[in-house]
Amino acid sequence: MSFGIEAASYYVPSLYLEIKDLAEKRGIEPAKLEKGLGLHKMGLPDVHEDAATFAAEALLKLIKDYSINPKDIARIYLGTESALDAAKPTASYAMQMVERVLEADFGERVFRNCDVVDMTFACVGGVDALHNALDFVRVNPDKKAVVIASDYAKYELASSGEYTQGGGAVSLLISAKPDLLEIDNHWGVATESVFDFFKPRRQYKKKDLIGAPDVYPDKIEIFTDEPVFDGQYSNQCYQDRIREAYQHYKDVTGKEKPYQDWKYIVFHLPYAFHGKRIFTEIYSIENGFSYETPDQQKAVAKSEDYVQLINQKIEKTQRASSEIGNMYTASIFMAFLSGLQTSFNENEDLSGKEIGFFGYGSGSKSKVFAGKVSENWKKVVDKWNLFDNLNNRTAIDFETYEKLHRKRLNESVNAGYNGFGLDSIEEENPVLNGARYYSYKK
Ligand SMILES: CC(C)(COP(=O)([O-])OP(=O)([O-])OC[C@H]1O[C@@H](n2cnc3c(N)ncnc32)[C@H](O)[C@@H]1OP(=O)([O-])[O-])[C@@H](O)C(=O)NCCC(=O)NCCSC(=O)C[C@@](C)(O)CC(=O)[O-]
Repeated sequence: MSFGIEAASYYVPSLYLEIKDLAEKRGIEPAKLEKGLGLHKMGLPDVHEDAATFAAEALLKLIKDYSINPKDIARIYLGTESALDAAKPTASYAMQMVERVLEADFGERVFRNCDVVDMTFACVGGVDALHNALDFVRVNPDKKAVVIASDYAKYELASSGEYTQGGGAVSLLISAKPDLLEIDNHWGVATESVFDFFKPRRQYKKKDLIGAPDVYPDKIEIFTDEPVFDGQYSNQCYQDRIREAYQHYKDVTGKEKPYQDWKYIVFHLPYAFHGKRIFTEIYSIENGFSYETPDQQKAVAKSEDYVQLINQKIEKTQRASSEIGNMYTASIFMAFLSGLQTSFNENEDLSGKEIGFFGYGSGSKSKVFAGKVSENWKKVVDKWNLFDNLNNRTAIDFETYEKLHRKRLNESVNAGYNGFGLDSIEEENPVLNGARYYSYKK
């Protein structure tokens, strides 16, 4: 019996900022961002959007596009690091939004008996959700689970992370009928606790917070959606963890050079070119040589053989990331969709081809795993139209972007939007303080 991904969907917010507009305003050479890091556009949530609406959109689309009976979904595992609440899972918000839309066809509370939960480990939380969903269906082969990875990657204005921002969600139906990808039960794992990128509950003095009500103690804890990070150190941690997890994967599988058999090497992409920049180390180890200096590393990156490897195994998986930016938990799955959509558009047959994955989450953990593309894959990909949809988004100017970022816009940029949106956050009723209310516009 085989297990894996039966169907997949995604949601990308409809607004974007051209990277060259950001570069110009921040005094950065556009070529550094476009040719150095592979960035073209940055996907951004509108005023009414957040990680819960992204997740709800991706879940509803999955159910509708593949005519899934929602009552057949036994679990919904949501990988996210953009939690809206420290106790109530974002998955519970997303699930309820979708339940209400499905009410007309399936009756009230269609997910009443569904086991719904969030999983958090920075960007690898979506892979953790997938791993656990697969374990669940392996034990219960007659059941189906949904994995959603949903995030808004937000950094401080003018920081070195700003140009890597992005957001959106990917949803996957996991079952014993893997029409898209059969996933092997071999996992390479590497973990080390580090501070490369994290989102602490920072303490602020009340006097620093304009308008803080008197009921708070002198120091209060608040959540922030912007991380504390050290960019170059995070690159190093990523490189170290994927090397260790890949070695573990080789130990577990007994394979000597697994990536050489992979049609695509799919990475967690914090920005489009990250995978190809970081993979030189594993490539060198596997090919029996090493480098010491940055110049030697660059020589490897530019070598004919390595460039060929990028063109064959990585480049197509980068394309969506260049148009969206970091999607945190969803990035690795979007890279997978990008590769498959490109092959589909180019009429390539992927049936039976093996695909390898390098997940990474700051803080830090990597998971390496692989799967085989199923014979029915085209039927699944047929629903995506990924690049057409990315071309249909709305560009915003830099001033609007800054206002959105600072939460200074009261109305959605796309005021006539369709779909899920946040209506309000409770402020009046003390026993509901902070509750979020959403609705669906047809
Ligand atoms: C990602 C960094 C570190 C990049 O940091 P940076 O300082 O902007 O860029 P850089 O100096 O590392 O690289 C610039 C590249 O552009 C090239 N360049 C320069 N000028 C030109 C030019 N004129 N024309 C053409 N190319 C040019 C330059 O040569 C170089 O390419 P290389 O040759 O080294 O491959 C930064 O944006 C950052 O701090 N981002 C936030 C953290 C991050 O994304 N870290 C990545 C690894 S950790 C991770 O993936 C986890 C994460 C972040 O997703 C979070 C989670 O797990 O939850």
